[in-house]
Amino acid sequence: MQTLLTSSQMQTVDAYTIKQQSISSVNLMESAAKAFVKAFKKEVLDKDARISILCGQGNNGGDGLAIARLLNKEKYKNSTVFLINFSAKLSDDYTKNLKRLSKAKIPIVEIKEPGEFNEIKVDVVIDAILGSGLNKPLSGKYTSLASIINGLKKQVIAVDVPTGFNGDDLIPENYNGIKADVVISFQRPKINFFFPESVVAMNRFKVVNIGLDENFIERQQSNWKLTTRADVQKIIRPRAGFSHKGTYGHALIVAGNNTTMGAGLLAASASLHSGSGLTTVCLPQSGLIALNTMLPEVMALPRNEHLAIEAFEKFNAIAIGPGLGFDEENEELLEKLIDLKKQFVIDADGLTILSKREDLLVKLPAKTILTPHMKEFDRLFGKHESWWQRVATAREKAQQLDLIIILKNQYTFICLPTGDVHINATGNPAMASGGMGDVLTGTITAFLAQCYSPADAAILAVYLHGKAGDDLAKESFTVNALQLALQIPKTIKKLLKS
Ligand SMILES: NC(=O)C1=CN([C@@H]2O[C@H](COP(=O)(O)OP(=O)(O)OC[C@H]3O[C@@H](n4cnc5c(N)ncnc54)[C@H](O)[C@@H]3O)[C@@H](O)[C@H]2O)[C@@H](O)CC1
Ligand SMILES: Nc1ncnc2c1ncn2[C@@H]1O[C@H](COP(=O)(O)OP(=O)(O)O)[C@@H](O)[C@H]1O
Repeated sequence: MQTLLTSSQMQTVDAYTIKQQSISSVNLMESAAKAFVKAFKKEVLDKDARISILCGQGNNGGDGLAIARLLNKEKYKNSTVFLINFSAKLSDDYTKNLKRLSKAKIPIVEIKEPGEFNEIKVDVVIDAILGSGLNKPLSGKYTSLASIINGLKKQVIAVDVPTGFNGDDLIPENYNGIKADVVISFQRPKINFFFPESVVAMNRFKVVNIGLDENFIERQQSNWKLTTRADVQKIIRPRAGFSHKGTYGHALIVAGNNTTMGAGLLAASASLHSGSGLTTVCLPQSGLIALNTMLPEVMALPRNEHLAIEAFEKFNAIAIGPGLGFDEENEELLEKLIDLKKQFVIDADGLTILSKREDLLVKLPAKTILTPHMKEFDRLFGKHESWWQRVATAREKAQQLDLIIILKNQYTFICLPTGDVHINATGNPAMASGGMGDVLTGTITAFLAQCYSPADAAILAVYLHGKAGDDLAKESFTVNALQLALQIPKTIKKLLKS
């Protein structure tokens, strides 16, 4: 788990590292510049590229000056430094690096007015104007310069954050800062990188280690956590000697309807492939042939109005919702299943039923897992204007109702009853197709059946689901849901090996 911090917390970490490791701040800046250049070399292979390095007058600008010197050493010979002298305040390390740079033979141009940058011929812009020190919205000359840079339509690589980007608060709709192709950020991604609104400021980001004190970072109070490969490797348990199907639990998937039977089959396939000892799917009679043809390993519990609730007692984890439909019988079934107080996952149509029945929401068993995408979430908890608002509500509801809310997106937010938000960064746009969420539901249910705690089951399943998608996307333009279910055991095996 990586703890994610706000910009002001990161400043404390800078100061602590400087004191504790007896490293001067200018040397820490050098280390940041080196790490940036290492990543930059992978982004810009052409050493003849015309590179403009735009440096503000704070530490972000200081990084830019050090980067210019190091790029020169790396034989990027066509670089020019532009000093963006819009303010009077210079940071000490900026001044030191300006002095160091003067010894290298790099053209330095002073920019006092944004228009002076208009005629520049450039292939790559390095944005080191303002970094995480941003303390008010961008205005005046900075806004004009950002607009000129954006208008160039050239490759823009930002140092730490794009100029004008606030790392840990709502990104305004009228964002007026620089839009970077890639941001090379220091030590930790900014919390905002995971919010869809950040698309106005960047296409993607990379994080480089600059030697800040990791133990100190992890000791900081923060509810924001990023799931790492190492976390998942720690959670997942290998199959044990002498184990048998009874060891790995019995998962039930209540899903599927005449026109959406596939959703139930996909969730059942995911449960089977994610290691539950036994999987049963509760679907309408009309789905039995499909089930028996496609998944002979999975058992059926035909769903009709005569089905007694006792039939559900033997399962140790139950998911309800994928392709279920909204008729009254399903609503009644959901109500009865809630009363069983089992480990529970609610997805898709199950969530829509819940949104009409607030009385059921408060009756959910402790640590029930809800898996809404944005629309399902807003249907449940009201319309939200931004993802910050949405995640704030998810956090609040998870704590208030003792639930685990998996708010799905490219970066999925897992909100726990403790108030922690675990961000998942695996997964990719090749997975953007129907049925993907059904597979996630099946995988979570399988982990619950195997007696992982609900929080671990959620974190593990979301990570593996995305990782399986990443593994498949290496070889394929699109990834479909069934393929993904089949990939999960292979992805787990790879994780356990390495
Ligand atoms: N110890 C170091 O030297 C390190 C430096 N780092 C770099 O330092 C950066 C942060 O540096 P600073 O704290 O000096 O801040 P910045 O370089 O981001 O900002 C410089 C100045 O701009 C002013 N400013 C803020 N918002 C403004 C606005 N909207 N319009 C006009 N002026 C504005 C601030 O008052 C500040 O004095 C990081 O982003 C990173 O690039 C990090 O690499 C960590 C290590
Ligand atoms: N661009 C993407 N990057 C990462 N994950 C994605 C992307 N698009 C979809 N997914 C994942 O696929 C799943 C889609 O869920 P959902 O919308 O409920 O699908 P469906 O209803 O079709 O089953 C989520 O887990 C989501 O995180």
